[in-house]
Amino acid sequence: MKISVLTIFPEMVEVIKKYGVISRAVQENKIEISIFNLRDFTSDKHRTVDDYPFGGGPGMVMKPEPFFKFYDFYVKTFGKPHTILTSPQGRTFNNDLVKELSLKENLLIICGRYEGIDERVMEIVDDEISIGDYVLTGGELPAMVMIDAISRFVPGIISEESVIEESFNTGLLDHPHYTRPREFNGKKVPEVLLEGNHEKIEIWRRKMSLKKTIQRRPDLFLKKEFDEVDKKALLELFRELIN
Ligand SMILES: Nc1nonc1C(=O)N[C@H]1C[C@@H]1c1ccc(S(N)(=O)=O)cc1
Repeated sequence: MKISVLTIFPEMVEVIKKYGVISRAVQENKIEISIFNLRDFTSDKHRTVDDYPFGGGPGMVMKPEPFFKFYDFYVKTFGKPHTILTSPQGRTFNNDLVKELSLKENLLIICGRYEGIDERVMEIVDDEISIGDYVLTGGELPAMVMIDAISRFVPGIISEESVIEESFNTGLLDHPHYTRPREFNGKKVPEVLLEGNHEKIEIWRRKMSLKKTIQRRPDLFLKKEFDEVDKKALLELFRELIN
């Protein structure tokens, strides 16, 4: 999978290739991340990417020409991508969208800045996506969030078991995790995790996930289709409530 980013701050986005799981995935050629500087596609000596808005108003607007010059270069060099614009006006980035985008072979993420981008650039945009209902100073952090989340779904980057178990794939929030020492600051690791009974551990973890989801994200709980483990866990939760 190739993920490309078009930005006026390439150094900001380059960082994502240097650390952790994403760095290893790039080194193992599981994903290719290319970052392009929009200013390299300007035609004036000042490498201008913005101008005053027609009709007046605050701030500056990103000029259309550099985007089209880049896009022509990109399509000729790498083929036609699925092009995303990060923006508060987009559809909300969530797990379903992560899975959908992780299946694309050639993804291009355009990072907005300033007051916005000239509307004619939307001609090359397939998808406008927002990482949340708030306004940032730039689209680079949203692009990095998307790269991180999407890369996790590319085969071979995260273990199949982890992806299957994780929140939003199970439809529940995650259960608590513990490691050594068995007691820390007077707090002990739950006994059930030390007994080696895998069925009991699975039920306990699912109980904790169900409890946390009911408390914090009842919307997720109400959408959930319950499997056999869910039902056993819910039964134990109800019994604890009743007794
Ligand atoms: N949230 C987000 N999810 O992805 N990108 C997000 C984001 O805030 N990007 C901002 C830099 C760009 C931007 C675009 C448009 C406007 S405007 N004039 O429409 O208010 C303001 C800011």
